[in-house]
Amino acid sequence: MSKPKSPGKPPEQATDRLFATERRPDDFRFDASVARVFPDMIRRSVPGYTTIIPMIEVITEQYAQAGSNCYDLGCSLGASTLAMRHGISYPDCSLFGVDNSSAMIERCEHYIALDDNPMPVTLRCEDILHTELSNASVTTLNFTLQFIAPEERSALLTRIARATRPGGVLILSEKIQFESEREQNTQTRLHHDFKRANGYSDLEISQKRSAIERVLIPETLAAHKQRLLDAGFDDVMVWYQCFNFVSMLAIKNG
Ligand SMILES: C[S@@+](CC[C@H](N)C(=O)[O-])C[C@H]1O[C@@H](n2cnc3c(N)ncnc32)[C@H](O)[C@@H]1O
Ligand SMILES: O=C(O)C(=O)C[C@]1(C(=O)O)C=C[C@@H](O)C=C1
Repeated sequence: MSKPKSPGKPPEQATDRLFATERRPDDFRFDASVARVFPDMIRRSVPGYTTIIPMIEVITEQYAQAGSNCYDLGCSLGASTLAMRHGISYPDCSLFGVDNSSAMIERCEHYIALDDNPMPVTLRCEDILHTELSNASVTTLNFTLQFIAPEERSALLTRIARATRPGGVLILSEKIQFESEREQNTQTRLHHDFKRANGYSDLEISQKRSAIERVLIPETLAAHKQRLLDAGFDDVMVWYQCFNFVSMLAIKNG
């Protein structure tokens, strides 16, 4: 599933109204109905998403190395993959987008084909826990690790760190948990205010909250930093935060 045959029509995109009417309290899944509204959903739900995506291009430009592999793990529709593609200036780099949702990968192919950058992108419909990783310079987990079972996270990050070349990086964006209950309440309220300002109703906010409760498990910044260091990265820094959403840069010494 690498290069587009023909770009075709852009996939039809819709406004996210998935939680607008009362529904059965099922766990959130990245299925076809979510894939169809995903660009609208993530932009209106994640404070800072529209800043983080272009910065992934800037960071990739700094850290991509000649002859290396770059990975976007949990690529969804390829927003972060395309940012990486635009940041890579070496024609001998290889870029991979991996996601285990076939609905996402099918649509992602179209978005990749519509983008005019010539660098080939290989899409893999696979579990990131088992996907092959090697010779990496830039790896991105943009709001993906939070959906991996907490007990699986260390092994995945260790595999990424081992696959990363000296001087390479992992860009890790996550919804986080706070140590203090007061801060947790304040940041959560501000996040919900952000969603309300983007047109989500109280019903949408509360139904989405219940749907993601058991599948999106946030952790503290301290837990993330320590685990990245234990996994084999040498330096970890937060380069972006808006309310309870952060993006970190984990660097392997050159
Ligand atoms: C919030 S979305 C990522 C957004 C995307 N990186 C972006 O910047 O637009 C999380 C994605 O991770 C994928 N995902 C979750 N668990 C996965 C796993 N074990 N293997 C592969 N993909 C996974 C989901 O299918 C979903 O598309
Ligand atoms: O935390 C929330 O309320 C969200 O909607 C966040 C979030 C995410 O961080 O990935 C959850 C699911 C969708 O992928 C879009 C946004």
